[in-house]
Amino acid sequence: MSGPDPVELSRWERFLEYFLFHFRWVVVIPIVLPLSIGYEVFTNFRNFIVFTAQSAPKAHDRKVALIKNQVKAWAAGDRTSKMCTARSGWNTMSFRVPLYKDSMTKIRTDMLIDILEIDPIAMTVRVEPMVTMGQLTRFLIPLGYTLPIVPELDDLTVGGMINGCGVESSGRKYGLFQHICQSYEIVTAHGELIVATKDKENEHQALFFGIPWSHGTLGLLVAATIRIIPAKPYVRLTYYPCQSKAKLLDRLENAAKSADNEFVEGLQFTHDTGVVMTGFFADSPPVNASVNNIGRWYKPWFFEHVRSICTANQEIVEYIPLRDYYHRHSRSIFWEIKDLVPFGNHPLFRYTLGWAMPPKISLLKRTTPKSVRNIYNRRHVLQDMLIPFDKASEAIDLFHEEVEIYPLWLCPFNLPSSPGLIRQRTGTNIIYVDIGVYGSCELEKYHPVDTTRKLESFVRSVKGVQMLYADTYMTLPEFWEMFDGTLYDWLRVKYGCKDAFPNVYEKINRAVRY
Ligand SMILES: Cc1cc2nc3c(=O)[nH]c(=O)nc-3n(C[C@H](O)[C@H](O)[C@H](O)COP(=O)(O)OP(=O)(O)OC[C@H]3O[C@@H](n4cnc5c(N)ncnc54)[C@H](O)[C@@H]3O)c2cc1C
Ligand SMILES: NC(=O)C1=CN([C@@H]2O[C@H](COP(=O)(O)OP(=O)(O)OC[C@H]3O[C@@H](n4cnc5c(N)ncnc54)[C@H](OP(=O)(O)O)[C@@H]3O)[C@@H](O)[C@H]2O)C=CC1
Ligand SMILES: CC(C)=CCC[C@@H](C)[C@H]1CC[C@H]2C3=C(CC[C@]12C)[C@@]1(C)CC[C@H](O)C[C@@H]1CC3
Repeated sequence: MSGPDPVELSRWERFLEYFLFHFRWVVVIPIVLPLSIGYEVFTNFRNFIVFTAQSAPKAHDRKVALIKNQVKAWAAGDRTSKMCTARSGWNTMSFRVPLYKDSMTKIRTDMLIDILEIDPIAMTVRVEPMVTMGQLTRFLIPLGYTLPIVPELDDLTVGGMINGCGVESSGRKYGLFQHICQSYEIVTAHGELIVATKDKENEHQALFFGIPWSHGTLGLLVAATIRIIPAKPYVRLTYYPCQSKAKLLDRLENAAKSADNEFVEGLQFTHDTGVVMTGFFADSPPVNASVNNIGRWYKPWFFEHVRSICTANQEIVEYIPLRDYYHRHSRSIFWEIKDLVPFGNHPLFRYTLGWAMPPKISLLKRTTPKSVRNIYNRRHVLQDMLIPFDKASEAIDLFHEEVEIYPLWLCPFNLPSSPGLIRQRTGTNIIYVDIGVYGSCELEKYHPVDTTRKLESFVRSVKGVQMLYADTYMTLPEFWEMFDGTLYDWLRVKYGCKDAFPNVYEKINRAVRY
């Protein structure tokens, strides 16, 4: 099993690591922040021009033809290497850089960055896979629409949400990102364009169920049609502080099961304290209501705001502008930002430089020095485990015992029974909860491989799944115990994927990621 080597470090090396980790802001503030702003300005300007000129729908067919040609050229070749997207590893929204790309034929899909059309009758939006969540909310909300599920980090892409997994606080109502999709346009291993929908009449219906979680191993996604719903300008959010784990989970479960709530999320701050938040869309706030523009640059980090409500132990209601709500964890990259800019929540910093935050995740990834990466490898946990809700209490106890990292992100969602890589074939919907653990583990006994394997083993035992952007140390048989390969294996044969794309395990296991 691969993993970080237990290297003995000299005192000097330890000091250097400590210094680079704790003073990362010396590089982040003067270099990464300005670069992030430049990049943001450039992409927004480009999107504006493309949208104004309405060039995207016309250009799409040309871009697809280009991708088909690349695949056909691969098919006509010696087929000694397999295909993957050419998206550079440091651009992706996971801590790891994929090594498998080095030896594969890279198919350029990076030009697929446009929103193609919006259909207000069918209530759908058709987009290319490199479109980001930030781009979609910026486009849809002013038109009075939104995606039913908006995974919160601005730079997450539609392609990643579909071929990987996307989860958000509206999951109690809509499921995972894959469940709000209506069709996928795929370039197959033979270089043909096909459209897979969930309709029985569609000849590629099975592929529609197979694509989510398949990580680009069944074909190349070139567009997706996704449901949209009407949006209102605010979210009315109620915060319920809870002073015991039992109360927290009880409240979270009831909130997740209540049809009144559009949004349900929990943040757990210690083993016994946390806050459950429930929300629904709202028009303009009533007079005297508390309005909190949490996305503004001078506002405290969202998780710190919630922590203060937990400490005050008082139920409160706030009206939050919709886009601010969706991207509430963006400014603080959940709570990861405190390792990068420790004083970033200080009012002095927020009022002077807060407007420039957050640094772009891809640029942070690009500029992570080796010694800082070593610290992350040894101590940092980035995991999302999707667990049936009735096993959440046990899971939290295990996380507490093994890593004791807080806050924990608790995001309930509905998992319908359907074919595909996730094994949920009970015939009924089940409420799951995503337990997100992001932070440094201070426990002496923590070992990146052994501890993660322990957590993975528990998750398998309760019929849960691990999100695959994270480090996974499962063996191949363990992986197929967690995921369901029946439909997938058949699709790999049917669509000629076996020598065209790697198997999903060959893309996600720890050994192929740096
Ligand atoms: C839509 C679809 C079509 C498939 N077509 C074939 C095929 O033609 N040949 C093949 O070898 N494997 C096919 N498979 C793969 C097949 O599901 C797996 O190979 C596995 O055997 C499924 O067994 P299961 O009992 O677990 O069914 P599940 O995968 O649990 O079935 C889940 C759902 O898919 C539906 N379903 C399953 N198989 C089919 C089917 N053939 N046609 C329509 N709906 C189906 C079921 O009615 C059920 O609603 C298909 C899968 C799906 C989802
Ligand atoms: N709230 C949430 O749900 C969050 C989710 N995440 C995780 O982050 C990841 C998303 O990151 P992101 O940077 O957007 O995506 P990535 O570029 O990391 O893509 C994820 C996988 O999807 C494949 N893929 C992407 N686009 C296509 C395409 N057009 N055709 C075929 N395959 C494709 C990639 O294949 P290839 O390797 O060939 O490029 C890769 O295996 C997801 O896995 C998600 O689970 C992270 C943070 C929050
Ligand atoms: C909500 C879900 C399902 C997942 C959230 C995961 C994120 C918290 C991580 C995904 C990629 C991570 C990276 C970092 C922090 C945590 C994530 C955003 C870094 C910014 C940490 C500092 C490093 O130098 C670069 C990392 C890039 C990836």
